[in-house]
Amino acid sequence: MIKQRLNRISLEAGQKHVFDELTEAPVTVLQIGEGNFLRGFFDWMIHESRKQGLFQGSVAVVQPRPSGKPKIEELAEQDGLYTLVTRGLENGSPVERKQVITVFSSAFDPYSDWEQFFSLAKQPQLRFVVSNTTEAGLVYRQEAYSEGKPVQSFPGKLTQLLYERYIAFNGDPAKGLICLPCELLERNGDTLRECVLRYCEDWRLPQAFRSWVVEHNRFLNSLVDRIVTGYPDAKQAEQWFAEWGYEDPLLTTAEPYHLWAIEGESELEQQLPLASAGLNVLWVDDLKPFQQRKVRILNGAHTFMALLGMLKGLSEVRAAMEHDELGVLIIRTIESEIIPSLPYDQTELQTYAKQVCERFLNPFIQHRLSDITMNSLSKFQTRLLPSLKFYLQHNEAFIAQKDQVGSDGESVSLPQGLAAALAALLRHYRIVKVDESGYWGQSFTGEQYLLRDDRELLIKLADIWALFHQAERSLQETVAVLLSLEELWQSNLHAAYPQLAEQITSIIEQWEREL
Ligand SMILES: NC(=O)c1ccc[n+]([C@@H]2O[C@H](COP(=O)([O-])OP(=O)(O)OC[C@H]3O[C@@H](n4cnc5c(N)ncnc54)[C@H](O)[C@@H]3O)[C@@H](O)[C@H]2O)c1
Ligand SMILES: O=P(O)(O)OC[C@@H](O)[C@@H](O)[C@H](O)[C@H](O)CO
Repeated sequence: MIKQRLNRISLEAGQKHVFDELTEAPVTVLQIGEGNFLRGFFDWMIHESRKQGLFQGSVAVVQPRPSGKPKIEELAEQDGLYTLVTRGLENGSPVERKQVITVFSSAFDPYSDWEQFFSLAKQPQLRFVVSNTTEAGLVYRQEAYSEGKPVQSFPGKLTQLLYERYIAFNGDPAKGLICLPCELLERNGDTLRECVLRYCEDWRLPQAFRSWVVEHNRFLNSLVDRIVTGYPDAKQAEQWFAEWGYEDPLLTTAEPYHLWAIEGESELEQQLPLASAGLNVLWVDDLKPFQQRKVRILNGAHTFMALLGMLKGLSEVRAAMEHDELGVLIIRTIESEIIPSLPYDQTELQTYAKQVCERFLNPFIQHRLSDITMNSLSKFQTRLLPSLKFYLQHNEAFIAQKDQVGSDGESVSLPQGLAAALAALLRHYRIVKVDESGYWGQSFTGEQYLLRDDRELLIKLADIWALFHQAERSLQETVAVLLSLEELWQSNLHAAYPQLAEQITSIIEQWEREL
């Protein structure tokens, strides 16, 4: 229950009744993940819908894993309240809106309060499970079932919760849940269902439970889109806190733009009234076009500019977009390389891309490139590699066709922008130092930055680059080794396209010369 500790966060005038209602509202949503994104996206949507009297429930939020900073404790200490500032251009005019979001009726750590977690399973009005545990969290991880104790993984915990619910309600078909994972994975709902079913098998749970999961629970695929930049820089935070008369360590910031495309029938809107609250929530038959255009255009461009931008000593998205060469390169890559690789209406894609670039240029939001570069090794695989492979395969087919009429000796290459993106990834992960803090890369301007990525991959990359630093391998040989790492490209790029190493090496060498 929400504790009456409103001294840390003062409610805006007129909002008190919303808060009072919340303390009485049944928990209809379990949220797994307390991060910035869900608080700046899903919880804000629920808040808007509640404000209009459309959504009557409340949200119970838990952290998804035992480690990490105890943000959930801070949230509980703040009675589940936090501030969201939405700022940017809306229909061409600048807006800056501050809201205290009131949707959480409880915030707790399931690892120290497992009974409370189980008690949610027995809550008849619970209807939705929403999650965002990053791509790293929505995975199957083999682990033993533990009676009365939470397992580590998010899908494992969800299976435990569903099993408790199945038992509590004797397999009542009406008590199945609707799961809405928000992780940026293609077909995230299908992935979650597969993980749950694997746990059913691993843990030898009754067949009748498995059937109940399949027949009476939904795992919806969805795509989220909103730039949520979290806590602002210290100067901005101080200015706001002085203005508001309170400090909020859980303050988060977001752009006005938002889209949630959910693959499901529009009747579900009755249970989750978000579109009816005026929010840009679309119930769609096929999510693929929404997914591909967003991940390849927006996230692809983000990953590219973050990798190359940091190498050039830049720190924010807007600075990268306003940079003479980089800004032009990003726009050209989206328009002439990424969009043509997508099998959808090209004019619509160009319009979407224009909107995305305007969002990147949002003068009111500070989006740190270093945040975007986190886990770039896996992000590259979903966000840029498909566009890149499109060209490699098409060039190959084109050359093969010409070979049949007697032309040979041509090499398969990448268009300029995507080649630069690949070169930037490899150069960004040129590990120059390893210490107790981790693995360090170094920009063209000599600044060192900590690489945040899969540890096993970093160990491997450090070993590869060590031979280059010891002058035992040339740059091109190093690039060739990197291009043959199947775990990075889902295939051996060097074996398939031996000429690629030369193209990538010459880009990196040119950047180094331009220093
Ligand atoms: N911030 C945005 O603009 C934005 C927009 C769309 C999608 N997203 C998605 O949100 C994710 C980042 O979330 P955020 O911005 O809220 O960051 P955040 O750091 O505030 O929150 C990350 C959340 O994921 C959990 N998490 C991290 N690694 C995990 C793991 N291995 N297993 C289980 N849980 C794990 C954390 O505990 C936390 O709850 C990204 O994966 C991104 O795809 C973010
Ligand atoms: O959040 P990440 O780290 O997965 O990716 C960084 C950005 O590309 C991402 O957060 C976008 O801002 C977001 O996907 C916009 O909807």
